[in-house]
Amino acid sequence: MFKFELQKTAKDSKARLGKIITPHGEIETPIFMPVGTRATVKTMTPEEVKDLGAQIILSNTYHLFLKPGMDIIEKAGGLHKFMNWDKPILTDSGGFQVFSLSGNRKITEEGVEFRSHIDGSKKFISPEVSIDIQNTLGSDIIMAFDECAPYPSSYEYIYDSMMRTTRWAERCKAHHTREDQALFGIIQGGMYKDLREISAKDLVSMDFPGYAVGGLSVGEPLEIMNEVLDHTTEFMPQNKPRYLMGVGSPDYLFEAVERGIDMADCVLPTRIARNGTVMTSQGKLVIKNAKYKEDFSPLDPECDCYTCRNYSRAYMRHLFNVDEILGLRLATIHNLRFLIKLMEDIRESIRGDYFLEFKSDFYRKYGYNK
Ligand SMILES: CNc1nc2cc(C(N)=O)ccc2[nH]1
Ligand SMILES: [Zn+2]
Repeated sequence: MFKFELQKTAKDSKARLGKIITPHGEIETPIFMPVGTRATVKTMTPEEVKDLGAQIILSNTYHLFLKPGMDIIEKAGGLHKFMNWDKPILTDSGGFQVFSLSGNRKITEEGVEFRSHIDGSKKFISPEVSIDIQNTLGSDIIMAFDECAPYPSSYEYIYDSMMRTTRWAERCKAHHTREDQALFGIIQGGMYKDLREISAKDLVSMDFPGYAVGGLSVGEPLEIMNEVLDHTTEFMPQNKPRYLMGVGSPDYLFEAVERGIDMADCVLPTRIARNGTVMTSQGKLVIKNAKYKEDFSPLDPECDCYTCRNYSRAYMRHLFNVDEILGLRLATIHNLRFLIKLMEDIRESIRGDYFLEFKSDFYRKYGYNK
């Protein structure tokens, strides 16, 4: 069964501490979820992801629907077994990828016709198909099928898209039967505060066990995201988890937590790791830079990860210079640990009532001149 316990709300911001209970384990919030798009957190074994302190991972319905396909995952006994991950999994509904990855899409009230970005074959996803796929995957938290409208979009487009997403949410709820999966509604409405209010109120009236804020981190300035998010969380229930989709750099995570967000996911840390960019307490570091050629200090002296305890910047620079696969793995270990540890420290700062101080200290050291 699924439960959310709100444990504390900060006095000087909307930051909150909570705990999510799922059939595959508990999740302390605020939480950052590593992304395992195609049933793997790229270059990591599940044991390594667990050792980093990850409590839940995200996988993508769109990708798994195309490859390996639902029949194989069904025969494997579901996604947990297939990928050998026994902690919680959240799957998205496929909406975002259908609109951002596939070719010539046709959106109708019924659903979305599209061509696979892999082989160009014709595919169709609807609210019902998305729920059936996620049921087969067996994830603990599943998302309603939605449209994440591009940025910028006109008021009229966002209104029509948001109202259809609400009608699709209704269909998802009607079609979803598995008691051991929690279906979250996704609030849309673009950058328009009045539409965000309408979307939130309509979805809250459908009584989902949790709510995501979609349609953000789509290229809008951070200031706009902050404003829209601050407005939207006002209409989200206190006693249910709030999930901001697609957010993952340290500043975006701090700003989201400050505005009452409990969960976030992003491919950023694993993606930039594979091209040699690592996050450290002193800011981002591009390891191929010549200045690290004879730098035998760890990526981040303040980091407790396996990479920082055993390897130097010079060694990491060498691995990336000669395209050694180990470099991708060691950088991924570090970036994931960096964000997971950051969320652990954020939780501690909320517990001890110094979140805003922690945020400004971190910003100063990281080099955010905000
Ligand atoms: C990276 N930014 C991002 N924005 C997102 C919005 C959605 C959504 N469903 O609106 C999903 C994934 C997202 N990722
Ligand atoms: Zn490290």
